[in-house]
Amino acid sequence: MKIAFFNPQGNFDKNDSHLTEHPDFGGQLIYVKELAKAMGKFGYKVDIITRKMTDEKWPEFSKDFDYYEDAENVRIVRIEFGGKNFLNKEKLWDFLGEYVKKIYQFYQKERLPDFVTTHYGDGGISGAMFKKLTNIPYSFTAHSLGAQKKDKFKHSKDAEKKYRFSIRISAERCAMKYANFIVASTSQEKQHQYTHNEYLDLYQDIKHKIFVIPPGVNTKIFHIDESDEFKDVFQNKPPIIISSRIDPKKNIEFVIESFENYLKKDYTLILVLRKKTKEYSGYQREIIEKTKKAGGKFLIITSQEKLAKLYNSAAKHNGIFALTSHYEPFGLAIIEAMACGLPVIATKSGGPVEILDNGRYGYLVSTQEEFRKAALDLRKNHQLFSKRSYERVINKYTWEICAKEYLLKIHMHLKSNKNIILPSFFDAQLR
Ligand SMILES: O=c1ccn([C@@H]2O[C@H](COP(=O)(O)OP(=O)(O)O[C@H]3O[C@H](CO)[C@@H](O)[C@H](O)[C@H]3O)[C@@H](O)[C@H]2O)c(=O)[nH]1
Ligand SMILES: O=P(O)(O)OC[C@H]1O[C@](O)(CO)[C@@H](O)[C@@H]1O
Repeated sequence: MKIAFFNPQGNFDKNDSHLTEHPDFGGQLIYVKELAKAMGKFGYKVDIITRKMTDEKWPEFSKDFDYYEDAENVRIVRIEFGGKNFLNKEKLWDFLGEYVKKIYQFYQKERLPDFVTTHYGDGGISGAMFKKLTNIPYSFTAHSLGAQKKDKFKHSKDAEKKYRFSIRISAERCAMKYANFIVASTSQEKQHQYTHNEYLDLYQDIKHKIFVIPPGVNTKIFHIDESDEFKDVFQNKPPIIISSRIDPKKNIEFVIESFENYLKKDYTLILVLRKKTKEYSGYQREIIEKTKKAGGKFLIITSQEKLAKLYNSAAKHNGIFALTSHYEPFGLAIIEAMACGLPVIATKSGGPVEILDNGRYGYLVSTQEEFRKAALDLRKNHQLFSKRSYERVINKYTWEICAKEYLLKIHMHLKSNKNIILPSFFDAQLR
């Protein structure tokens, strides 16, 4: 069986190039890569279909095909659409019809896929357009829905212009409506994110096909080992580690301010970067300046392997992993840190609530005072939470379990035909 993954934004290569250096290069790419590789290991042929660009700033993504060294059944297929230069995901909406038509042309030279998994609103609407052309079934995995982000930015005047929420939400709604099934990472996502006012009218018709399939963690990369490479960086104080895309929705300011106001004396704050501080600009630059002002430190870490070493080292020095996003649909970074035995303080919204099981496996906070208390409690019970964190992940979050669940649902949803009515913005692109 051949399965295609539609993931027009970000990009893929064997080195996870640019991961977290740009808002479009984050957990979704890890999720797609790891799920595709896990399906490949079960003998399925998998095509990850993304965007081809000929842009000197993004040289890794100019080839038509690319591969991962340890996954012979997985192929990265790059389709040129929307011109040759890199485009932010917000600019891709206008060119998804071209993406879909070229995928259809691409497969004229070989067998069409039996099933398509689609990722984020842009992948989802592309799956609906492709199903209109071919009647090939697809699943939709949101990774992040526009409605929750729109709520967080409702006071910022240029949010609609910058993030194009109306187009994005119309695409998400169409993707949900015509998907053969929908994958949510947590039951919280199913019950709270899909019942947002922007989607609630659809919910009665789609709730039966929303399946909760938690993502996994690559335990070959993230696991407990004896390494303690970073102890000198911590200066004999427990480290608070921030390691995420530097994006406003991650609310990194909250951790910096909690540290500055309450924990500066007894802890070391570490912001993980992917490149030198001077190479950052805009919002990312602001966060770097705030971290500097608070007396935080920086570590340039360019691989998940090295990130796992940091987490192992931090876990040996009463460290904490902090992710206090305004909204976190799931949070792969949380289960990765936990797999290394590094306890977590996370936001009380979204995926972390379920991952930490309301505080049983880590701390959920929404105020700086709660953050302070959680840090001090963790210091007292660090060993207990380190063990609990590890066990929680190993028993519940692996890519093998995730892939098996997807494949089971795919085999149950191979037949479908439905008269698809696309939003006019996208319907016009297919003509
Ligand atoms: O310096 C860093 C920081 C992060 N990462 C990786 O980047 C990924 C971050 O993923 P995640 O923590 O899930 O955050 P997002 O990038 O925001 O991912 C989006 O998509 C994910 C997959 O669906 C969801 O888990 C998130 O909630 C959603 O916001 C992880 O694999 C990290 O290992 C690095 O490699 N280096
Ligand atoms: O912040 P947004 O637009 O909701 O999207 C979340 C972003 O994080 C990612 O995981 C980055 O890979 C993508 O899903 C997306 O670009």
